[in-house]
Amino acid sequence: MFLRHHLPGLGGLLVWEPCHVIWVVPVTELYKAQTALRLGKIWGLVTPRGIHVQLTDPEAISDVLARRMDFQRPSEPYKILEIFGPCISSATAENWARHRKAIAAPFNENIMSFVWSESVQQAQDLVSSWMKDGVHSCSKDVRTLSLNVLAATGFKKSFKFQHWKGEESHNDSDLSYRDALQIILDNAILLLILRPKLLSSTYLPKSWQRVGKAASAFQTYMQQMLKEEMDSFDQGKKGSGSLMTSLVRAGDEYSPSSVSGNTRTKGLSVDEMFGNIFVINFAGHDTTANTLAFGVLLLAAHPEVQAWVAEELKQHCNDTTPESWQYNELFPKLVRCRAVMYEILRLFPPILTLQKGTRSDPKTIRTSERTITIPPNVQVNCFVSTHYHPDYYPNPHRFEPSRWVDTNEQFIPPRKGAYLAWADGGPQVCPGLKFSQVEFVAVLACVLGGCRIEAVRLEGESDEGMRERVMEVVNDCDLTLLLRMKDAERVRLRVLRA
Ligand code: HEM
Repeated sequence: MFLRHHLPGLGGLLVWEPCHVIWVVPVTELYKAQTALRLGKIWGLVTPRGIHVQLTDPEAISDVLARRMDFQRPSEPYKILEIFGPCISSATAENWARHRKAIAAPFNENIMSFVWSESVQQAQDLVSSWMKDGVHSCSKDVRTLSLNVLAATGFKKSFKFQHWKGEESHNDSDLSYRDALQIILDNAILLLILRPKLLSSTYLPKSWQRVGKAASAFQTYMQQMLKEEMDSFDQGKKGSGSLMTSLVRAGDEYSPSSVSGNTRTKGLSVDEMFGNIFVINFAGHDTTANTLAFGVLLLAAHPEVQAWVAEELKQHCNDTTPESWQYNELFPKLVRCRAVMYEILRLFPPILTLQKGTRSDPKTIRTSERTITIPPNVQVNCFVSTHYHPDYYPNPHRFEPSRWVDTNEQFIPPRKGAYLAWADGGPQVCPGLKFSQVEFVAVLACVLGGCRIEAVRLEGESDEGMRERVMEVVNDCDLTLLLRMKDAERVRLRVLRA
């Protein structure tokens, strides 16, 4: 029998086997399958606070993800996200479908086309600034790009890309929607803990008050957008096409039949719309920005992957300029670009575990070997350690995007339950899956369409030496809400015309 203790304060998992050594697995290593290889694809962690079952078995994971009501995602821990109102992440299992129906509305093909053209525009500006002024901070620049795409989609207005030049300029007198969003997302932890009202207090440091001010500006923007949408809705007009347009039109907000007693049965209340606009931005920003940052460094370390992607771009973009690229024609053809994203997220998924749990009844799960029974009130974690398991991915530690493409240049979809980057495989799949893919592919196509990313070599450094040095930086991660590189700027980069 194993006795295992979870010590959250240590940022790791202490696994203790009598007669064996005690070993501490850092959280950022925990997902890399060593524990599953050692203990098996399903193992349990028994703590004074409860029992946690860890799954690395794709059959078991698929079964759990498909049964949303049997294995419910805990909603309590996500209450903290309700800064502007209740949202999908904190909704109870019974309320979740209503939120999801409304939230799914903005993620339609019209918006994808907008995301594509906005990402192409932003990426072109990013590339020209990198060519002209050099790369000062790739992680900050891709963050700006991802924020601009999100803000443009939310507000239906483009924002000019400005690359990081080594200093931060603060002009907070008249915050734009984009700037307010940037301040609140950059300071999300502070905002989640102290809340906007407290942060507005004049007794707090100026930098904290700035976050409170941004939260209040963001709330005002949402109120204005709502008013405009309601006015155009009442006048039978189309609306601006922003996130708010879709949320307002997705449900029956105005209809009395959508509220029964104190319970809303359809659509979203005003607070819920605001809460969901925040959570869509919160969930969509760092996930995509971190993926882009990992991507830039991984590509710098793997010039052969850049050449492989460039081949595809040459074939399909045919020396045309990015402005002429049409989303519906080009996006489906850029299979290698999509494969690069899948491979980055296989190795560095931002969310390491999908938490589910049984309620007051025991539940059975079908695993690859047998059916097991999970007792009541047990947390069941679907673990991304499948991504590093050699049974599902040969040479799992290698960055090898070509594993996702067959000899006919068709995308090979991941095995069910073995790829969890977007929680794919059940109703709670990330609603931003396609949004993030469209953005990533557009950016990659713009960057590698005419340029190559290079890590500046140290004196006398070999190809292999450079790769090892860059990969050391890529693998040096921490977990601040999401998995991310600690310091991408340790690698100096340059962008050259191909
Ligand atoms: C590389 C990019 C992204 C990755 C890897 C990713 C991953 C995920 C994962 C794993 C979940 C499920 C979390 C859970 O159940 O605990 C999730 C949920 C969510 N994501 Fe994403 N995401 C990405 C981009 C986006 C984007 C661009 C948006 C919006 C613009 C977005 C919006 C959301 C929302 C609203 C949820 C909550 C859905 C729900 O509770 O049902 N995500 N995402």
